[in-house]
Amino acid sequence: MWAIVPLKSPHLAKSRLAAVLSPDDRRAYFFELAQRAINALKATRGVERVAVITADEEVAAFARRLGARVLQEAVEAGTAQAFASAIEQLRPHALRRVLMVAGDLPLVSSRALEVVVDASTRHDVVIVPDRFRAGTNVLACSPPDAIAPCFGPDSYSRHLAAARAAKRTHCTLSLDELAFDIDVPADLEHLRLQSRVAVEGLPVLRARLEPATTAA
Ligand SMILES: Nc1nc2c(ncn2[C@@H]2O[C@H](COP(=O)(O)OP(=O)(O)OP(=O)(O)O)[C@@H](O)[C@H]2O)c(=O)[nH]1
Ligand SMILES: O=C(O)[C@H](O)COP(=O)(O)O
Repeated sequence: MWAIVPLKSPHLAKSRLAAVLSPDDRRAYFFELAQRAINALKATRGVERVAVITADEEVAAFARRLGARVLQEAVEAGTAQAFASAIEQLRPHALRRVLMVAGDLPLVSSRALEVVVDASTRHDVVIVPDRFRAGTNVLACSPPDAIAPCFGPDSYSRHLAAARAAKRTHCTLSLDELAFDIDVPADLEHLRLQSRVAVEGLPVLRARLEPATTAA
């Protein structure tokens, strides 16, 4: 099984946080979250390789430094297209399964990812929705084209419907560490309130989680 992480161009990423984070902080936050995703996946049993799909050269170099395979994205056209393109590019590898993981999950852990990998040995489609059961944060497909990725608004119900329509065995996993993504300022506040260490802004992320390693 390979994992795929889609990463936007840093200057475009996390735009919904523009009201509360400066461009530099948003950029730092984007790389911090991306690094957490890649490192967690590298340490996940059952994941042989991590692939990052991006249109951005700086992100590509960053991902390579972390040991990820980089897949080129011609045009940034959203998460669903990025995953679909990655799966198409990986076709020659004849993978049995792929694990699609958003790059903006602050609590992401190998332990939680291993629960998904394990479930994907028993189900064609494993869906990990966000905490509102609106979007999808992680999707495992066996085989990789079991259903077409349909990330975007309300993707959880659409992934579920796609699995049913394709008569794929499927399950939903609610995992706190994967259900929490950072989209809007309220998510940062939620993270702060959850934190045992009350500090403002980015340090919250660093304090709440294990010590961050420095990006090369
Ligand atoms: N390669 C690629 N990755 C994307 C694209 N759009 C979003 N992503 C990534 O998909 C994951 C989830 O993205 P979103 O929750 O929409 O985050 P975002 O697009 O940075 O946030 P906003 O700018 O606020 O909409 C993150 O890892 C993003 O970097 C895209 O067009 N191409
Ligand atoms: O399917 C999804 O959940 C989207 O790719 C991401 O949605 P978000 O921007 O609400 O996280």
